Amino acid sequence: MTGTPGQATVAGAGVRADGVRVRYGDRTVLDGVDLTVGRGELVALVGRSGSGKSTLLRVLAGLEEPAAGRVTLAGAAGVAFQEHRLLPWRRVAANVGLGLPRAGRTGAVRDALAAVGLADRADAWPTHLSGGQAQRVALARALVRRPPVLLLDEPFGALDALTRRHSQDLLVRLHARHGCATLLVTHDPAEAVRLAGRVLVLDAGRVVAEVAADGRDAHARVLDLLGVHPPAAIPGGAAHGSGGPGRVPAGPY
Ligand SMILES: Nc1ncnc2c1ncn2[C@@H]1O[C@H](COP(=O)(O)OP(=O)(O)OP(=O)(O)O)[C@@H](O)[C@H]1O
Repeated sequence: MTGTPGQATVAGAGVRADGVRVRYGDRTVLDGVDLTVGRGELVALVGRSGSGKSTLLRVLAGLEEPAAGRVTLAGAAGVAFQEHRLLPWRRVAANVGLGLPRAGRTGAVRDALAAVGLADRADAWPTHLSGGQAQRVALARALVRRPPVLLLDEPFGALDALTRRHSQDLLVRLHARHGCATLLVTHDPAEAVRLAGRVLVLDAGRVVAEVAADGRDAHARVLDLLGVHPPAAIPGGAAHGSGGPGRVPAGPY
């Protein structure tokens, strides 16, 4: 253990950021971010709205240049976002196989779609899919090259609660099977604690804390770090929020 928030203890980094800085005009959005995601790890990144989570993910994905600092990946990353970003004029299989070399493409696409439970929708148009199915196709597209690194920005944020739960379970299974270093940006502390091994907290452009997700009271700890405090208990009454491993309603963070 290095004792530094964000630094994995496992040997061999899948993702590594050292001193990453991003400025927009005179605003510093990332202020020296250090983090490591080890091979085979699933790490969640939480933070208040505007703390820089999506910016960091874009920098890690190589979609944006940092003003300073360094990003090292074990190889090309698979990426998925809150919006599925499928091309509506291409069928599902063509979306998944976009940019793959012709040799082996059919088999790779078939395997990726089977892995997300959509082998029978290869010929469908994206507009004919449900939101959850489209997001699973986006996951298949992210995984089709068997990347060593998976970067996910709120991939389940737009889904209804039940579909979200199924999709979360699917991610855990896919992660266990592929073992890619996975960084999951999420607004949802309950999702972070349920899916990840470690939860990193981003605040004002820095990783300020790390919580072991299997630790006692991990959910409450993450909420606390986000500045969300439980309301006074309602005697004899049910709390108005639920669904997470805490007593605390999920609020807007
Ligand atoms: N292209 C841009 N130009 C200028 N400012 C930007 C740009 N992209 C993001 N920002 C600003 O940078 C800050 C961080 O944005 P970012 O989207 O990374 O936050 P976030 O933590 O992902 O927020 P949310 O949880 O609301 O999605 C915000 O204040 C945002 O307004």
